Amino acid sequence: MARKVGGLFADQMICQGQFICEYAGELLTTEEARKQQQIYDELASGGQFSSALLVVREHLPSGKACLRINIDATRTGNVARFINHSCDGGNLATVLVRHTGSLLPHLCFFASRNIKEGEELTFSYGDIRVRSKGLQCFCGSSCCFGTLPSENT
Ligand SMILES: C[S@@+](CC[C@H](N)C(=O)[O-])C[C@H]1O[C@@H](n2cnc3c(N)ncnc32)[C@H](O)[C@@H]1O
Repeated sequence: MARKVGGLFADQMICQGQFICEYAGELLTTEEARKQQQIYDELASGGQFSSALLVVREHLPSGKACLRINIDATRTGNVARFINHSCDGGNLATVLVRHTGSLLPHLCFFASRNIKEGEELTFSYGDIRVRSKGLQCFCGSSCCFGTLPSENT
């Protein structure tokens, strides 16, 4: 993409710690996620396409990953799929919330600070930038890395 588009904006003041929404989408296996990511990369190289496939990892205290969830909101999702990335970490924190009876945890957004009405809601897509053709980042923060976090899923 030539510049950052879309985005989700606060329609009222939001207090630190307030629940914002869940990141909803299709739950994919890792194999499915890898295939989809290849398709999305090809579409994105032609411009005018933005995917919303999020890979979430949970880690043990040792640092070892113990759970991986692939949530694809590209075709089916909710308002969370419009939240853009910011290299400064943004104003949202992601939390894995567990409900009794639910097999997998839900990825939820909470305000990490007070947010003014009209401010864009953003979070960090992660800190992995290993793909050679990463998309250019337009978050505009003073610590912008220049490329959107992405990895070979
Ligand atoms: C979950 S969607 C976010 C909403 C998207 N901007 C839209 O309008 O549909 C993720 C996609 O948005 C774009 N995006 C998000 N944050 C960005 C940023 N800081 N700079 C450039 N593009 C960004 C990228 O195309 C990325 O693949």
